[in-house]
Amino acid sequence: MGSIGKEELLKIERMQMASALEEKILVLVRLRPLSDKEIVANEVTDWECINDTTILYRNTLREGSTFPSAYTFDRVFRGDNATREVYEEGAKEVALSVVSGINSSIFAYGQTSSGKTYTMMGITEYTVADIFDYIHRHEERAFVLKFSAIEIYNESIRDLLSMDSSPLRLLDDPEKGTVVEKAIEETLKDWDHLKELLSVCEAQRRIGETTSNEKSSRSHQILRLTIESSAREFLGRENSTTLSATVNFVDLAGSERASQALATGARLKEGCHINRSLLTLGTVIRKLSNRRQGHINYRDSKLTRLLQPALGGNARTAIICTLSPARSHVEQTRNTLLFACCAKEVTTKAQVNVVMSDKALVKHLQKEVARLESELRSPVPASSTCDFTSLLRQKDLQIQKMEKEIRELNKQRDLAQSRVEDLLRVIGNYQKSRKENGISHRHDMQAGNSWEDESSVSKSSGMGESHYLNGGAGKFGAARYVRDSGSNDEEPYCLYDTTNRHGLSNGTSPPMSIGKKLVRHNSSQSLEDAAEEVDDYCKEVQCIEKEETRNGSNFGYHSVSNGENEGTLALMAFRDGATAGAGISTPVNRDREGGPRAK
Ligand SMILES: Nc1ncnc2c1ncn2[C@@H]1O[C@H](COP(=O)(O)OP(=O)(O)OP(=O)(O)O)[C@@H](O)[C@H]1O
Repeated sequence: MGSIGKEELLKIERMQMASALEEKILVLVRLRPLSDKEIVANEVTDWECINDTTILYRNTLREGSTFPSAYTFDRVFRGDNATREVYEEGAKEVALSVVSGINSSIFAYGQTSSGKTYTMMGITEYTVADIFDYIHRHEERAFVLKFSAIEIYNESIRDLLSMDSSPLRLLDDPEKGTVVEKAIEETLKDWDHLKELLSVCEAQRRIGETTSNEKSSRSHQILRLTIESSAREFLGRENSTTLSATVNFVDLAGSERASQALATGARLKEGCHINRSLLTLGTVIRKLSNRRQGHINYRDSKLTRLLQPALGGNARTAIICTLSPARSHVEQTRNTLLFACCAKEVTTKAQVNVVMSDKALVKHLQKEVARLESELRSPVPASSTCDFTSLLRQKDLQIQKMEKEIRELNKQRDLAQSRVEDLLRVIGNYQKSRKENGISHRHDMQAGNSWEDESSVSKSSGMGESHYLNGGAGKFGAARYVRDSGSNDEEPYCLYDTTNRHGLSNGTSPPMSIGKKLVRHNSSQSLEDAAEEVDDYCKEVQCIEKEETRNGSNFGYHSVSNGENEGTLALMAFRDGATAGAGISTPVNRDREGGPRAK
């Protein structure tokens, strides 16, 4: 591992920013020339590259075809274009991204005998040659090259650098993605070493003779070159950082038509596996090209599992679609072009892969921890503290005020409740005594049954003489009927609290109304009738409203007690602000009554 300087880190960060952009897969098309065998067979070619980007199908006999006749790609290469041109003008830029820490992949896709192996062998060699050249020109950096090679044959993976042909497993690594378990990684020493390893791979790879190709590749081959680089200047230092990326050279097995391949036995089985995995690859590419958000079936084949980063992940990718010009292969060529059309819509998102050394990582994390700790320790700015304190004080005051209000309301509620209870008790006692004594009060009430009379009585006595209902235990006298206001007999009456400590006959006693209307009775109505009405009404008590003062009215007040029921209510009727008489009190405790009557 080497190290990386501050300037270099900045450069890398810029590169990361720049490279972490989406880009479409580069699609190149290469049309090979007719082979000797095809020429002998009088094959003709209907395909023509009309410029650097367009390939045209010229077949006057098939003019009615629904297929398009012109296809445009990033670059198209004619039969007389050398592989060197395909590399230089097409794949090179993508392939050499690896030296800058960006993953890259170069694929060859096409039907059998279309020139995939022919093309990829050249591309691999040119790329590695350029990588070596780059290394020699950048002596300030230390490079490490690792080479590995596998093939997928009949859906099982084999290490091409190993003499052991037993299949290898795929593992899902949380950091690296899908990796081949136990695959050999050779550290490349020099160009000769590479040539040697490539020879081993060629010798190991499954090749079989088919009707189309004497040396047909029967497996998908993936050659992988991993490049790690670090600045020599900082080698061994604590802040060492490394760029690490891989370039894949993928030579796919060629699709073939069983009818054309005339394969049987092992060749037929191989063909089935090849076509199936290529079908999965095609499906993945098609889905990716549609930019669908749904499931992408990478796991349907080992090929797509391994190539997942190159198809839609952290990599730059170039696909070279190789074509046979022969008329007899026109359907296969069209299929390849359709695949190429989908592939050019697929995007990847490559970025620079920076690997930190353990020491650098520890240092980086320590710095981060220190920064967070200082953030926690640093005092809150004075202005914000001040804001918080005043806000808190305001809230406290608000809470205190609300608590006071709650206490006051509770008091009022308790008071009102006790008054209602007293009233109910008085009425209950009155009814009880009336039943017990069997006294008719009609006669007693004659003298004061009119409001006029009641009024005159109260005027004469200041508070008004109480009309005793009963000289004994009658408690009804502890309450008074009080008319709300005005001279209209039809106006509602209110029930007044006679236990009010301020209660005086001057009419300032606060009224306590029960419901909207307490009792309605005219001058001819007897008190007995009125009492019955009170009784009925009390059953319907729904709300109690206490008023502090009542302007324009003189409210009578009597605090009465019969010894057993101190502080019970006196029910009185007032009219026109004067005591309206009809005061009813128990004679026994009359002298204890508050207000003028107590005098
Ligand atoms: N561009 C080209 N120029 C000249 N010859 C070519 C070209 N492309 C391919 N060939 C020749 O065509 C034949 C088949 O090529 P190749 O084996 O590379 O095809 P392939 O697509 O890899 O086939 P398969 O899928 O069966 O492995 C080879 O003999 C190769 O030399």
